[in-house]
Amino acid sequence: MSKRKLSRQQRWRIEKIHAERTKRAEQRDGRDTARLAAGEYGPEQSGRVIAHFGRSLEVAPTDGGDAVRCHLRANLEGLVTGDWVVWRAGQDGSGVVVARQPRDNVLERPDARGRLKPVAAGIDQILIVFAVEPEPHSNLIDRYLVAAEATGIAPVLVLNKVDLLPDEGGELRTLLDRYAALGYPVVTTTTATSSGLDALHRQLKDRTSVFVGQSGVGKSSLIDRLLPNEDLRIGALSADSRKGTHTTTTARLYRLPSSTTDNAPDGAPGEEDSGGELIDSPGIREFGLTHLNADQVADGFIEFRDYLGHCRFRDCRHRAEPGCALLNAVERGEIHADRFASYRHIVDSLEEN
Ligand SMILES: Nc1nc2c(ncn2[C@@H]2O[C@H](COP(=O)(O)OP(=O)(O)OP(=O)(O)O)[C@@H](O)[C@H]2O)c(=O)[nH]1
Ligand SMILES: [Zn+2]
Repeated sequence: MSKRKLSRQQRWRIEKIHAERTKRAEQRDGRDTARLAAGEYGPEQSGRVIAHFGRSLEVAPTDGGDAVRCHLRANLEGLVTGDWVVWRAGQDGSGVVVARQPRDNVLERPDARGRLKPVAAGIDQILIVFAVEPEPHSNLIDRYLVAAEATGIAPVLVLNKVDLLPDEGGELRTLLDRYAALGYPVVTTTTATSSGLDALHRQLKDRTSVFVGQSGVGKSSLIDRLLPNEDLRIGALSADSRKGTHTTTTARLYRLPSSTTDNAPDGAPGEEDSGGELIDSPGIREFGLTHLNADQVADGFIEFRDYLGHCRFRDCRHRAEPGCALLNAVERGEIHADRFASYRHIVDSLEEN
């Protein structure tokens, strides 16, 4: 993108807007400091950000109860959905977030200028959804796996539309077995039958998940079935959230009801809500096809990790170099040739850009 040169007057105007905004934030923060000191806020509590609208957040108290609309202390920029926070309740039913807990991980997406921005945090697993139709290319699955591995969040493969799978499963079954052998959980689903989501419910339980995958694989259908009481169509956000400026990109955390089949009759009371948590937004669903560097790509193929660093040349590019540990492993059948071809393909696509 070409850098636009601003006139002196435009720069002055931008600086003025910025200064006014900072002043307002400082005033608000000053009022908060005074009110906190005057004991107008309750004790510190733990909570989790479930939605984010400009400078205001919705926080779910860890102890249960309804979500609370909170604003932020001035020093707390950059909170995202899924962050664990410390907050205090005000007397009017709203609250103030005073601290962020350390993050285990964060999911980032490039903004309009290509800069990576955090969009969600505290995620336990990335569910990579693909389908019997449109037929998945193993290269695309690998691409998603590499992107997931780069975030440090555990990937799970979800094959949807298994109602369309021929009885013996064919090549797709072989492909799935190969990923399962690498240690990746593989879940098969269909939204066409009532029991088609049992395995998915089990995988989601007690964890925070996101769904990613290509258009048409059935992400919306799966999420609709998991959250039958939510209207998730884009543009059907609540009146409250529509006030925000980031309506289409903001991520929301949903608490998943446990499936009826998972509800054992002897389940302890109060455990009905342990169906897991889902963070979703249109931007998150598209995650995976963002830019990576060549080292991340090699690292993202988990079966390569034992060999990386063992090539004869330190700067080996694993193409035709003698003594390449990866090429030798492919030769010996320890690394599948298709996965190596996929690695090459992804690295080549990076070098083209
Ligand atoms: N046969 C079959 N069709 C399904 C299944 N799940 C979803 N579909 C159909 O697949 C099509 C695409 O489903 P969506 O849920 O819109 O897919 P998506 O991944 O959300 O697609 P985008 O919104 O474009 O990202 C729809 O026509 C669904 O009815 C399934 O389990 N079996
Ligand atoms: Zn090498």
